[in-house]
Amino acid sequence: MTSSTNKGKVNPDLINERNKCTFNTLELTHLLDGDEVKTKERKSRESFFLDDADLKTEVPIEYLSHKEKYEEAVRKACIVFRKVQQLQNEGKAGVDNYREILGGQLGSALLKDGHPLTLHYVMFIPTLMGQATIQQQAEWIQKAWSCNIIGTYAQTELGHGTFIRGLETIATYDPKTEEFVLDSPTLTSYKWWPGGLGQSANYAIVLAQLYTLGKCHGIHPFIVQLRDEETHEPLSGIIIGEIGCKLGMNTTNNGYLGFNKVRIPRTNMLMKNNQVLPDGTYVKSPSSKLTYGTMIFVRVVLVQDAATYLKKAATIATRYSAVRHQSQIKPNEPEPQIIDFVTQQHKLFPYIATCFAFQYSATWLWELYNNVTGELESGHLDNLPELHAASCVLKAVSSADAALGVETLRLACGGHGYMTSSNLPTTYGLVTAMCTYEGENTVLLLQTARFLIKIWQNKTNVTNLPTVRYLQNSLNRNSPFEKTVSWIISALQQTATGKIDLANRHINERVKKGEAYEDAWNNTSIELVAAAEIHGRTFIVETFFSTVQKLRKQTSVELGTVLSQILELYAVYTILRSTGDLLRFTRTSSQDIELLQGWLEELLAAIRPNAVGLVDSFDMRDEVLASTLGAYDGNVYQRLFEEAQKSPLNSEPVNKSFHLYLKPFMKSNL
Ligand SMILES: CCCCCCCCCCCCCC(=O)SCCNC(=O)CCNC(=O)[C@H](O)C(C)(C)COP(=O)(O)OP(=O)(O)OC[C@H]1O[C@@H](n2cnc3c(N)ncnc32)[C@H](O)[C@@H]1OP(=O)(O)O
Ligand SMILES: Cc1cc2nc3c(=O)[nH]c(=O)nc-3n(C[C@H](O)[C@H](O)[C@H](O)COP(=O)(O)OP(=O)(O)OC[C@H]3O[C@@H](n4cnc5c(N)ncnc54)[C@H](O)[C@@H]3O)c2cc1C
Repeated sequence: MTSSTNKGKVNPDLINERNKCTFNTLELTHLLDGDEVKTKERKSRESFFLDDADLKTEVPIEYLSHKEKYEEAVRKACIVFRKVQQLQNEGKAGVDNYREILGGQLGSALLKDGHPLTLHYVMFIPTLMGQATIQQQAEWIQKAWSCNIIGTYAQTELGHGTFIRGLETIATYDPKTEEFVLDSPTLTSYKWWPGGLGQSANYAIVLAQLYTLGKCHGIHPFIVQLRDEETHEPLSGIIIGEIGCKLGMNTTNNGYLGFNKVRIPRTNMLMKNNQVLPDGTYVKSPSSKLTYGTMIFVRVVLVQDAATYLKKAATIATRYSAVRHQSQIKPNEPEPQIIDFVTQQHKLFPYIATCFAFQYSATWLWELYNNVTGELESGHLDNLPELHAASCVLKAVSSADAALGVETLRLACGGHGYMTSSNLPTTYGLVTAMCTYEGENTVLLLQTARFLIKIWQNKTNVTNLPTVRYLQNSLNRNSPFEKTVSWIISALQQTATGKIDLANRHINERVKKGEAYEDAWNNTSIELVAAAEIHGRTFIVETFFSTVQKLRKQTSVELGTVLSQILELYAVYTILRSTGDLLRFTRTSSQDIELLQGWLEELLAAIRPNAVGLVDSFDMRDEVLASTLGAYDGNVYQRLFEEAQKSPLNSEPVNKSFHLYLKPFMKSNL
């Protein structure tokens, strides 16, 4: 394993752990990357960025002011983008690689607290590609790819983020001049949140209510110039700025934006789906939801990003748990490695397994996305609802579990996990944001629930819908407990079906009592969210299972065994999270729950010798981990001490506040 970039002496506990490992970690690294060639390519991309001296920051960014952090982030962001262009030109980076370059792997190593230009690649260009006509693409795409213009995606407003039909920004068509007039009629209509909007972007895709010939047609995307291309001064009628400090992502330059009667040409409305003709006639697309396409794309890629952040936190906490000694298990024995406490294993190992589970679901979802968008291009919309429902639930479950996972793994590192230098607090700030952006998680779960209930009510034929196929026959499955993942999947499916059926019954009962359907929906929404959540978790276990079945045909026996163990652990852990529901919706007995608990404990013990090997296989360079606790060599205490020396407070023996305040205060108390 060559993860280490710090060639210090490796901590003996980690040497010992690595010697104990029963499988070849490199084999697993290749499997996770795809194959050996892909590992090499990834490593070469990592070196290309991480070995560049210009991309290093001397002072830890935490010690910089808000303004300095931003300026340093833009400096680096430009170098990163230039390098991305170089890779593109050499054919060494495609769309897939952006996830790594901008997301939790390389992205968070290069710009620890967020990239001010991410939205350009993640939403501005994808919206042009998905929603602009061929002519519009000819005008804008090249400029955007070559970064002659920098864009963002301005949808959310001060007053509305979730309910996008309620957005208040107005674009009124003026047939006399063949222009749209953009206006922000209220304070709540100001755009609020778009990444890079504050001081970085000079263009934006703006979502606004379209009015033509006196009629409102709902929200539509417009490409709008915000700043002069030379001076970067805001254009006339554009009110723009940054929204201020946040829990995390403090270098993403989230901004606000208001319009005071700003005129843009008719051709700046993105018209691949809907059109406004020169005389103001509105031409409608086959589905109003095609405007929401960029959001689907981002939800899809976020599932992989959630897995990546979790890998990072799992690597840090597992290595730390192997070198940290504390307390005693038996009197008079040496202090054990904290990883030997079973409660500690319970904090770490299920999240190691979750990294695999999310990665496999992310791969599945990416394929579905590519297939369905291909179909949309040829006018087939049939599979869009399933893609929407699957991307909503997988984004919601993966971001929620990754956030909980990072926090659990931080707690697993005790006091040192609270240090910024562990990189766990910053990682949490990045991951918890995912639960809100690109669709707040509860709202997304309700979207999936809407799909599930519709299928259930209409008795839709589900044979061609992979995520819901199980609904056909799982309500009455009552197979007795078996110690297999297949049994767990079947029990989870039965539970999910039971919960969907119950929520549906409660809606119907409420409607029968006279409630409007919408009120009945709202009053049943706690159950609906829970049903969608278990449906999502069931699908993740199922996908993990089918992936491991396929992979085992190509792996060594040793690796195959470990993959099966982590699959089992993820499955058992997941079902034990729903013990109450299992007892309600299946024939599982409390005795079976005891058996599941015993199985969980067996698996923790089986995985224990391979825990460090598993996280080593994630092959995260020390620069990616950026953590005093997680480095390959395990020299935790030296690193903590060295990092503390970087505090500006340690640059002088006596701080001036002593003379100014402390001393007068102390003396006056004499
Ligand atoms: C490369 C990457 C690296 C990683 C770096 C990452 C950094 C990322 C940085 C990112 C920074 C963050 C950037 C940001 O944050 S950008 C801002 C993101 N904002 C949001 O995500 C807003 C969330 N809200 C919505 O999406 C909608 O308003 C919802 C969906 C809630 C309701 O909407 P609406 O009120 O209109 O709908 P309805 O409820 O009446 O339902 C009506 C029908 O429509 C169907 N429907 C709804 N939606 C879709 C859809 N999408 N495709 C297909 N169909 C859809 C629905 O099933 C229903 O169908 P039916 O039942 O009638 O048949
Ligand atoms: C870090 C970050 C970056 C962002 N970047 C961008 C960007 O680049 N571009 C952009 O346009 N936007 C961006 N956003 C905005 C983001 O997409 C929204 O914040 C998000 O969609 C949630 O909307 P909201 O803030 O209006 O929350 P709200 O909808 O007000 O949510 C508040 C609460 O109300 C509940 N709620 C709302 N509606 C319902 C409902 N129908 N049923 C049940 N409960 C409901 C929610 O569950 C939640 O508990 C960003 C946000 C963050 C945090």
